[in-house]
Amino acid sequence: MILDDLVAATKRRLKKEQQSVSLRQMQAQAAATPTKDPQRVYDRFNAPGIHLIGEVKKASPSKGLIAADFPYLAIAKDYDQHGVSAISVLTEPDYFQGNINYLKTIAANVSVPVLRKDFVVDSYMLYQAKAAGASIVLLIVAILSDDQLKRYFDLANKLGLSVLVEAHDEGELKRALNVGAKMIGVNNRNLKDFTVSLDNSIRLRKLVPDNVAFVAESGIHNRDDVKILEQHHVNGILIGEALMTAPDKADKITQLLGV
Ligand SMILES: O=C(O)c1ccccc1NCC(=O)[C@H](O)[C@H](O)COP(=O)(O)O
Repeated sequence: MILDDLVAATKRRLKKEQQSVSLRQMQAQAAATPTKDPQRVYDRFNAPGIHLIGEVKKASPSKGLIAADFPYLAIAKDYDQHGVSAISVLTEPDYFQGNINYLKTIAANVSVPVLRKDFVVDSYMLYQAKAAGASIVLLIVAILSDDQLKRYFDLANKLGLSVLVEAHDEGELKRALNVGAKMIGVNNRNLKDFTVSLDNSIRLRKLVPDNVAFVAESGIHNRDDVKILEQHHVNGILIGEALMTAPDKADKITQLLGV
């Protein structure tokens, strides 16, 4: 299963990263970075309307290379200037060709909150996210025990990071709600066979209380997809491939949001 490979690769990478910057040094860097108010992100996504998270993603396990030409900062600025509510930056290097330095540069140059999109399996990655200027981190229920989920959720809060807790099915959704998630992402991509269905979000939307922001992730390509999600009272949509492959990103955002 791809998630097992991603977790194993992330753990190998972390060992090397901690040899060059120790946990203590990373904690000091995080402490020296201004702390944000996590509630601001939750309020933004709970406000009326549908809110777009534009993703900066060069490649993925399901699609391979998505953007050979990858001017990540220009892409992020384009998103920022044309109506996204947040920007997701893939920082996983082995399968997504991401980099934490992309996030650092982007966060320093845009006005909207930036999400660290990675496979968090260690508290080190949360300090790293804070130090790089992220406002939001992703915690994926499928790769964490209840104890890890709670510890990372609490630590993220303490660091002033908002948390997008990702679930794929009813069981994971229950665990996300139990931990106190204020923003839940439901992935429409089946990570076993990479098939995508918006029905996953539609089915799980009903199980999430109205005071918890609900973000539909993956496989959203056009205005019709967004309209269906709007009809089901989804608060946010996370879109990668459709934006990354659009030659005119401003135009694509306008089309998606129907403005
Ligand atoms: O995209 C993948 O192939 C993938 C494989 C395994 C784990 C996660 C994966 N994607 C991460 C994401 O959640 C997406 O990048 C994000 O939801 C945007 O999806 P899309 O709009 O379909 O590019």
